[in-house]
Amino acid sequence: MDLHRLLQSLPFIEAPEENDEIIGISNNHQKVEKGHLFICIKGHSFDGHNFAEEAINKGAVAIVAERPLQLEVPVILVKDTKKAMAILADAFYHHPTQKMHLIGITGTNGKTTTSHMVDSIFKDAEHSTGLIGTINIKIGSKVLETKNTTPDSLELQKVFHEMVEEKIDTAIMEVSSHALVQGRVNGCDYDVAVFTNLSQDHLDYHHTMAEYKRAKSLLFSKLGNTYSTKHPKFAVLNADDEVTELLASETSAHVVTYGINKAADFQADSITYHSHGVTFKLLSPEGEREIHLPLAGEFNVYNALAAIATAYVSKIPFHSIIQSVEQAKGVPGRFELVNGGQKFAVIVDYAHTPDGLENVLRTIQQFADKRVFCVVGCGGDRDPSKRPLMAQIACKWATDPIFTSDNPRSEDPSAIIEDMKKGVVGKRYLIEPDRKKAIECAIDLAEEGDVVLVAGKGHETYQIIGDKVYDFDDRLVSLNAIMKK
Ligand SMILES: CC(=O)N[C@H]1[C@@H](OP(=O)(O)OP(=O)(O)OC[C@H]2O[C@@H](n3ccc(=O)[nH]c3=O)[C@H](O)[C@@H]2O)O[C@H](CO)[C@@H](O)[C@@H]1O[C@H](C)C(=O)N[C@@H](C)C(=O)N[C@H](CCC(=O)O)C(=O)O
Ligand SMILES: Nc1ncnc2c1ncn2[C@@H]1O[C@H](COP(=O)(O)OP(=O)(O)OP(=O)(O)O)[C@@H](O)[C@H]1O
Ligand SMILES: N[C@H](CCC[C@H](N)C(=O)O)C(=O)O
Ligand SMILES: [Mg+2]
Repeated sequence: MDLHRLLQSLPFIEAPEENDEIIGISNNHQKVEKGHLFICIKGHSFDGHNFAEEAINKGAVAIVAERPLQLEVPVILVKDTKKAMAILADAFYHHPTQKMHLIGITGTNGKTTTSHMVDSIFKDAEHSTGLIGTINIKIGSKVLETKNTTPDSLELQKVFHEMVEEKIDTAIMEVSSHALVQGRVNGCDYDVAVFTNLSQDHLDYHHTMAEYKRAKSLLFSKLGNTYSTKHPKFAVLNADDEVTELLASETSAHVVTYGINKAADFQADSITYHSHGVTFKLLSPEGEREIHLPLAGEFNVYNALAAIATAYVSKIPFHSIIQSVEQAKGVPGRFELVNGGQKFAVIVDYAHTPDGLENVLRTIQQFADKRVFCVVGCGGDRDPSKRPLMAQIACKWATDPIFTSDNPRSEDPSAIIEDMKKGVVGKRYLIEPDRKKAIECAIDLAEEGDVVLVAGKGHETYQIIGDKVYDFDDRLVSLNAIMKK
């Protein structure tokens, strides 16, 4: 695409005289190739403006920047390069999300689980789907590794473009609060925006719950206000979460609700819990239906309701939705049972927030009749204020809490554990900073009928200590410990 045509997507920009053919866009100088447009991003660790010259040496033919730069190629000045990048990426890839049904899921917990459920429902109804989230990116059967839950706008629009080429009709994606604030999803033309819940996390980044709430609300306030030709738009909201009122008031989309405690369009009633799942009565616009959900825990009832409502407003036949939900498969690292023939349950779960941890431990309480071991740590370089809360919750619901390391990153693991300890008074717990030893310790101590929960890292196959990434998989470490025993 030529530069002038590309710049038409940015209003109020004066196009330079030169009109080179732009064959790619990059915001990382290392990825620049001949004919690229280089966008300078002032980030949290680096300032991309400092790499503009190197980008030109590698073949960049034009630069987008936030401040004047003396360079031998055209420099296009904008107020916010991150936001401009999203608009340019959308235009460069010919507005891919206008050509598909796009579902965005946000909330503190349950995004990955809900998005996998929605994906299965669409696939079972013969749709071709794309999935973008914490675990990976899927374009039909092709799987791509990813660093972030929500990729930056360049990677995102490239992925959507590939989805269009692969004739994907529906894309389902997790939308993190970081992505909303940083404009990674600007230019995405959502048809359905889904809210799971809001509880404490990421205060290192958003500072206050009010700011965190505002970040989440961006997905809904922008929905239906776009130039989109796709209509109608739906906001699928959790009636039991107090933030829903705000989200409903800020969106111009049709609001559809789901929940358990308050009246909702899709409501679960008469819930019974058993070890292998949950049975409930679904009250819906299609009448009442008994649902057998093969996933444990009240939180999964919420995830299933969100998925049902999302599929329903997307016009998936109701009987097909129900059939699919009743065959829901677990998501890797979410309440994943590790079975090495032992006489006690070992569960690996990605709970890494106070609310997530409490939900999982409460679910375990519903079937555990003996001791509950909880191996738990908190991530370094992440919201420190959740540490004492998570420790407190582990001590409240588990008989035998063991505090350990998660991904300490640049922090001292014992300092993180010290932060956790501040949340506990008068309760016995063990401390073992080495995560492998902590898991082995729980499994060694466990006896018939006990439950061991290994929380926080779920599907992760690594542990980040300092700036090194080591192989580490809670499921494999647990299985080896069971075998050793
Ligand atoms: C704090 C944060 O959100 N950082 C994100 C942000 O990075 P940044 O803009 O600060 O980038 P930077 O590293 O300072 O670099 C600035 C610019 O210089 C360029 N550069 C840099 C170095 C170089 O040698 N050459 C070069 O050109 C970079 O390409 C970039 O354009 O934008 C990047 C691209 O989108 C993200 O990958 C990165 O996520 C980091 C890795 C991260 O850990 N983020 C977490 C907090 C996060 O976003 N998490 C959420 C999930 C949260 C949840 O659980 O809900 C997520 O969506 O993943
Ligand atoms: N609806 C829910 N409400 C509260 N807790 C939940 C819910 N669904 C899942 N959880 C708990 O939170 C953990 C993370 O779930 P999931 O991966 O689906 O959330 P997520 O929002 O994608 O997380 P992340 O922000 O890290 O990507 C699960 O392992 C489970 O313990
Ligand atoms: N998306 C979350 C994942 C946390 C997972 C936990 N294992 C940790 O490393 O803190 C985050 O980046 O905060
Ligand atoms: Mg996720």
